[in-house]
Amino acid sequence: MSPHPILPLPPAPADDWALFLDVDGCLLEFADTPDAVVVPEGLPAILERLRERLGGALALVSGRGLKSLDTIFAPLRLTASGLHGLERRGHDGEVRAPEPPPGFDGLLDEARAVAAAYPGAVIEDKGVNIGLHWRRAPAAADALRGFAEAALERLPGYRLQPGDHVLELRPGGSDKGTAISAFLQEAPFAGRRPVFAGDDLTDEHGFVVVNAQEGMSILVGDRADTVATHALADPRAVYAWLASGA
Ligand SMILES: O=P(O)(O)OC[C@H]1O[C@H](O[C@H]2O[C@H](CO)[C@@H](O)[C@H](O)[C@H]2O)[C@H](O)[C@@H](O)[C@@H]1O
Repeated sequence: MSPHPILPLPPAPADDWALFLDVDGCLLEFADTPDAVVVPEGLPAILERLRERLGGALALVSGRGLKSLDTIFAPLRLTASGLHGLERRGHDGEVRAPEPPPGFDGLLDEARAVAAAYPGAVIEDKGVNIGLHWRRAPAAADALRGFAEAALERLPGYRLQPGDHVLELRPGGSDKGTAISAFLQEAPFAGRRPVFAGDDLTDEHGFVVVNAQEGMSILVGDRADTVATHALADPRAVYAWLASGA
């Protein structure tokens, strides 16, 4: 992918940063299914070195759940927010995570039954969230959307979260911006310059927060509708940028 037409490249990571990193489409290339992603060789070591250099002030801020992040980056267990801000594991290792409402398993089975008619469609069990994916089954998009809209009526406090070839059923009340704000009130993030890199619309909430604190927001890709201050072309460019500071 070519660099963004307007936004400048970010400088190399600096010692006084609090660094927040989105995962899919930023650290990792997209894959056909959530489980098929590949962590580039060398990336875990780069993240570890950077975390050390920043005094621990590095966190993943993802739409994935913490369990999925830990599986992907094992044996690394990073400070992280999952489920678009709903879950958070601070530097102290303490986890804050909501519980699914009663009867949620039944809804998951109903979603699987809808997806079964479209080979390639994937239902992702994310605990309190359900991800309805159609990357390998574009014809499933309307049926999955229809299911999600109808399910909302049975889920007080839930809303729909659009993503890249995915729609999620999720509780409201948090986003990547609230997660970054919470980290920034705690050691070792507090008092540092916040920097957040991400590719998706959900990352814009985080961009707003770091911009408001004289930080730096880095769009991965060339999407036009962004408040980001800087840009990198793709996950390969993100890898090279992180490596330059590790
Ligand atoms: O906030 P992120 O870390 O970028 O996570 C966003 C979603 O990423 C995953 O789905 C996306 O990536 C999959 C693997 O490349 C791809 O198959 C899917 O089409 C994408 O939407 C993850 O599965 C979701 O739970 C995250 O919300």
